[in-house]
Amino acid sequence: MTHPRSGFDPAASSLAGDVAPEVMAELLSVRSSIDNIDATLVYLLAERFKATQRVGHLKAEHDLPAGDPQREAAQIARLRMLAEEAQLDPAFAEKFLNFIISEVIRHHQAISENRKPPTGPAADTSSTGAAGEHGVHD
Ligand SMILES: O=C(O)C(=O)C[C@]1(C(=O)O)C=C[C@@H](O)C=C1
Repeated sequence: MTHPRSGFDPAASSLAGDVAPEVMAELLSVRSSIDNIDATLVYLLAERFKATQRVGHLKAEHDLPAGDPQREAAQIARLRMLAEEAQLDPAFAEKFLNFIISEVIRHHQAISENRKPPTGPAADTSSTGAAGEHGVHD
């Protein structure tokens, strides 16, 4: 059944017709767990980005660099250890963290750029009397 609000059809599959009904039933049952896990991943990531957004503003306010390589090295070493404990491929855990962190660093840089007073001829507001805008946050 398609979910009325999201339009998501948990039974959507290119395999229908090629699979015995009992195999399909088992597949759909496992997929329902996968859907719950994916939903929590989205919420977890949203929460992580909310936290890193605060870090981004803090760093921009205090003119701190977006990246912190020593912190990243410590995070990666820890996550690799946790991954091994959890029987997750540590190389995958490292790649995944690096992927997220590179996005966070892009966000930090955007926050910092948006705070900077504009420069160059287009930024000359003296003729319009407009006040130079500071502190524009995303
Ligand atoms: O903790 C920080 O300083 C952050 O900016 C957050 C974060 C992360 O996403 O965990 C991102 C960039 C840094 O290089 C280190 C860690």
